[in-house]
Amino acid sequence: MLLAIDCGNTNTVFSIWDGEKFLATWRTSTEHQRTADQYYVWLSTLMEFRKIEADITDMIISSTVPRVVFNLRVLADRYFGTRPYVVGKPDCVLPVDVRVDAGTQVGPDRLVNTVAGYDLYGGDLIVVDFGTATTFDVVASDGAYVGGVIAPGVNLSLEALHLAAAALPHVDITKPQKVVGTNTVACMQSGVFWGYVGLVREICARIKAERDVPMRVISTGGLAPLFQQAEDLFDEWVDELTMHGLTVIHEHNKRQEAA
Ligand SMILES: Nc1ncnc2c1ncn2[C@@H]1O[C@H](COP(=O)(O)OP(=O)(O)O)[C@@H](O)[C@H]1O
Ligand SMILES: CC(C)(COP(=O)(O)O)[C@@H](O)C(=O)NCCC(=O)O
Ligand SMILES: [K+]
Repeated sequence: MLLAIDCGNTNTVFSIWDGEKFLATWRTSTEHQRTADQYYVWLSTLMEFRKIEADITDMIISSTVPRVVFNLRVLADRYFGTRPYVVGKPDCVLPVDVRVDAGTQVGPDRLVNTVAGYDLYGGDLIVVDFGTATTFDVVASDGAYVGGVIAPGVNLSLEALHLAAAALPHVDITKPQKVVGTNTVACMQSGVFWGYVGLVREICARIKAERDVPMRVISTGGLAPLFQQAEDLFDEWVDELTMHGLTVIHEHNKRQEAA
């Protein structure tokens, strides 16, 4: 069985894939200090609790935080006796092209989202991932990653207001009832929520105009459900898009090795 790990700047998600379906998915905060032993205690406890007897033989990792990969490699070696595929490393082959400026290191999560989007919906896509940052990944008709947009994340924007202005509190994002806020929290939520709706709409419209082809817009990431409530911004919402992409890339590499 496959242990797929998607490590973002805020959260790390672990999923167990039996070849057809995910048996379980667990989240922990991303901390590069966490050791292989700590990961294993956490993971095995959860597996026991859910009565999952998975024989993990394979592992694949996508990490936007390079420093966590070392301990995850140790986890693979010490507890599962396997060598993980790490997206973005030369020995992990992608089933799609990456057409960007020479020397550019594209975030592995964006490459995985591209693969997942193409697998589910075919080409000519915009994948919007509401993570720590909000990323827009542009997928060409042949499935290639051809670039995109990086915007500050929703919570990052709220946190920046709080950090920079003495009178602005820490606020959690929700969809405000009205645009005109009548208290500080409502004003901040309105600025970020409706500002984001505008940002997403404008960027998608400009990408479509620039590429001059009809494109489907897919949303994913921790805060995607919030923006599903907004307006007709997206054609599809896929909860675990990155996880799906990891299984596709794993399968692709296994097939390459067998050939
Ligand atoms: N269900 C949720 N409700 C509210 N906020 C969430 C939820 N899930 C994630 N978040 C927040 O959304 C942001 C992005 O989360 P996530 O997609 O896990 O980021 P990353 O992939 O960059 O680690 C974070 O600030 C996180 O705290
Ligand atoms: C843009 C990101 C920070 C998004 O990461 P996330 O929000 O998922 O933690 C990550 O994809 C990254 O570090 N990218 C490298 C630069 C690039 O993709 O062009
Ligand atoms: K992410």
